[in-house]
Parts: sequence; structure tokens; C-alpha cells
Amino acid sequence: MIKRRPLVAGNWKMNGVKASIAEFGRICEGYDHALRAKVDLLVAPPATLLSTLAVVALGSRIAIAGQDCHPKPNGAHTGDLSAEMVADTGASAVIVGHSERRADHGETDARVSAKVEAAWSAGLTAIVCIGESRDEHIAGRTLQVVRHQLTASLPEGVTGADTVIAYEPIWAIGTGLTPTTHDIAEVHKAMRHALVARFGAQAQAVRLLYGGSVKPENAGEILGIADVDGALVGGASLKADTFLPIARAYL
Ligand SMILES: O=C[C@H](O)COP(=O)(O)O
Repeated sequence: MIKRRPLVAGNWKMNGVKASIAEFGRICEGYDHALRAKVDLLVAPPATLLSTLAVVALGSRIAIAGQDCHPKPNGAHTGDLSAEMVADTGASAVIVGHSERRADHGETDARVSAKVEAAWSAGLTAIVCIGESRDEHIAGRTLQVVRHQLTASLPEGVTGADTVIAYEPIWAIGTGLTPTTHDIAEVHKAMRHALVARFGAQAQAVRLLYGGSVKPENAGEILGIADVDGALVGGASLKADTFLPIARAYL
């Protein structure tokens, strides 16, 4: 039986300017010996803060991640960042396929899969987001949608060392709504089953995060669910006072 180390990841989305560096410093200070012994912590700031936070994080053992990367290594792609550029900032991971990028930038599963390969080529861990819409949830199609996205958004060769999966029901993001613990457990069990069926026993080491309105108030319940190996946190990751208590659910 593989033991997976929990991961609490904060996605700052399009939030954060130079004044936010002090808040990140508070997160680093709060990631004390007791927390470090139990849980990995990661913050994905906007691209403008990647290099700076990577320096501030030195010595804290907090990992830094990009929020996206382009599938190509370089070229005429104005405004985009290659995976190599993300890695060059000092980041060790990159989020790909977040539902906000799928919606805002028309990203397909195939493109997400190509980004995963680009991330691996640059030595980054890919944090791959999947999740059903509200309509799909209401129609009872959650497992079907998640299994399909999992298949189509992942290239061959996934291991626990290079890939993290984040299940984020779109209707739960930033809404204060969360699925029942039963529903989260069912989805995570189905994801684990699908990963092991495709990638073999090594997929037992892939961490499966839940994301969508995770707060200090519900963290204990959600992070206690079988096969939930951590959380991808949006709004609550912007402040040390709300981010650290989520990680402390593991103490
Ligand atoms: O990437 C993070 C998720 O989209 C969750 O965001 P939220 O915690 O603000 O609901």
C-alpha cells in the first residue's frame, strides 16, 4: 500500500501584486515544523510574482507553481509562457486545464494533455484539473464526465512523481457550495480506479486533490475523505489566516 503525502495547494488566480509578497511571507512563516512533518504546501501566484515568490519561499519548503503553460517550447505566442519559462522562475509545478482556462480560453482536453507533456519536459509536476459543470452534475453525469476528462486530458506515462490530479466541480468553485462527502468520495474512488486501470500500480502514488470552496470550516471533513490527498484552494489561499488553517486540518 503506497502512502501518499498530503498536498494543500493555493491557486491565487488573477489576484496578487507586489503588496501581496508580505502575505506570502506570512504563509511561509506559518508553515512550521509540525505542518512540514505532515503536509506539503504549494502556492500558484500570478506569473508576475512567480520569480519573487520563488525566492521568498527558499528555505520554507513551500513549492511554487505556475497557473498555466503553453504546449510549445517557444515561438510566436504573444502573452504566453512556455513550461521552460515557468520552471526558469524557480517554480516546480504548473496547473493545467483549470476550468477557468478551459472556459475563458477554449482549452480542450487534447490541449491540456499537450500541456502536461510540456510540463514534464521542463521538469515540472503537472497539476491537472478536471470537473463537471452544474448542468452535468444535475443530470447525474458527473462520473461519466470526470472519467472522460481524465482519459482525454492525460498523456501516457503518468506517475505520482510528475502528476497531481485536482477534481474541481465547476459549480463548487467560488460559490460556497460543495458536493456531499459521499459524492466527493465516489468521484475520487472512480478517479483512482480509472488511473490504476490505465497506468498500472504506479498510479497509486498520484495525489488526488479536491477543489471548490474549501475553507477552514470544511477542510477537516473534506480532507478526511478516503482517497482525498489534499486540496486545491482558491479564495482561501490568498491569506495566511485562511490558508494555513486548511493545512492544519492534517495535524
Ligand atoms: O483552483 C482553485 C479552485 O478553482 C477553487 O477555488 P475556490 O476555493 O475559490 O472555490
